[in-house]
Amino acid sequence: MITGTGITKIFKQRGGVLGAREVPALRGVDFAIAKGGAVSFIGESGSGKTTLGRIIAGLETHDAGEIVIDGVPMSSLSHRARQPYFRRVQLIHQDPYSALNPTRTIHQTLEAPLRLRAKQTGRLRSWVDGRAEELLAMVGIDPGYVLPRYPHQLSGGMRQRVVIARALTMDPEVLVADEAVSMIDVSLRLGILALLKDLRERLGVGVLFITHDIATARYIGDDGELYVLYRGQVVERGATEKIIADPVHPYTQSLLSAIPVLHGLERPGAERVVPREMQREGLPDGGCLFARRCPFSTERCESEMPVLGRDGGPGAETEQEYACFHPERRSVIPVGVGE
Ligand SMILES: Nc1ncnc2c1ncn2[C@@H]1O[C@H](COP(=O)(O)OP(=O)(O)OP(=O)(O)O)[C@@H](O)[C@H]1O
Repeated sequence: MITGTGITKIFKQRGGVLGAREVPALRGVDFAIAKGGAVSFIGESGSGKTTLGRIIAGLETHDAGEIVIDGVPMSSLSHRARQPYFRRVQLIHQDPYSALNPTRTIHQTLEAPLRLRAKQTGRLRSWVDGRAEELLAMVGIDPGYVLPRYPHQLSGGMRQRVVIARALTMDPEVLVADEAVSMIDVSLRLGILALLKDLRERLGVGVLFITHDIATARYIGDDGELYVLYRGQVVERGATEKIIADPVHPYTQSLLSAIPVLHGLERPGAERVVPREMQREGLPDGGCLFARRCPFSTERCESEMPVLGRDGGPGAETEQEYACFHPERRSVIPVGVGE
C-alpha cells in the first residue's frame, strides 16, 4: 500500500523581466494505491500529473506532505534507506524511444537490473538469463527474437513492452504508467493497455495510470479509482465508473463533455459543460482554481477555496469526493443510441 498525504510541490522558475516565479505544481494532494489496485490521475496539460508520478516513484522531491510505503513514512528514512521502498514503485516512461539505451541490446538492458536483483534476493547469476526470457514472454514478446536486438530494430509497441519488462525486473508492487501509450502508434495502444490490465490480474501489481484521456483511464481501471487533477489540486475523486457516469465537478464534466460522439452509435449527453476561456489577468487568488473558467461560478467561488469533501457523509455507500460549492450531477457523457 502506498499513500500520500498533503503532497505539495512548488517549482521555482527563472522568469524574464519579473525575476523568479513560483509555480505550484501540486497543492496538498492525498492519494492511496492498494496492492493490485488501479488508480488513474487525469487532468489537462500542466495539472501536475507527471510531477506526482515522479514523486511517487522517488524521482522527484516534494516540499510538503508525506509518502508512506507499506506503513513506513519516507520522511523518517535517509535517502539511502528509502531506495528499497521506492524500488517497489517503477515508472514506465511515456517515450519508449528515449527510455532505452540505443547502444545496448535488449539482453544487456535487462541483464544489468536482473543482476542487481539476483544479488538483492540471494539468487545465483545463472537465474538472470532465464528470468529475462520469462519477463519478455510475460509482456508478450518472443525472447529469442528480441534479446539480441538493439532498440532501433524494434517497433514502438515492442519497445514499450521491453520498457515494461525492464520495470518488472525489480518485482514492483506498483507500476506508474505516465501517458504510457501516448507516443506509440494508435493501432498498438490497445495491446499495451491490455497488457497492463493483464499484469494487474496475473501479478497483482498495482497500476497508477497518468493520462489526459478519460477513455484510457476507463479501460485500464474500470474497477479502480479516478482522481481528477486541476492545477495541482484534486477536484474530484471516486470510483472510476461512478465518476464517469455521474460527474459532479464542473471541470470533470467539461472533460467528459469533450469526448467525441460516435455518430450513428451514440448521441451526446443531455448537457454539455464548456469551460470559459481562461483570462490571464486577475486569476483567482484564494478562490476556487477553476472559478474563472467555470460556467457556474458565483461570488463565493471567486473568494473562497473549496476543499475536497465526501458525498453523503462518512460511511456513505458511494465514496465520491469533490471540491465544489455548487455540486450538481449533470449527464454529460455520450449515450448509446437506443439505450
Ligand atoms: N522541472 C520543472 N521546473 C519548473 N517547472 C516545472 C518543472 N516540471 C514541471 N513544472 C511545472 O509544473 C506544472 C505541472 O507540470 P507537470 O508536468 O507535472 O504537469 P502534467 O499534468 O504532467 O502536464 P503534461 O501532461 O503536459 O506533462 C506545470 O506548470 C509545469 O510547467
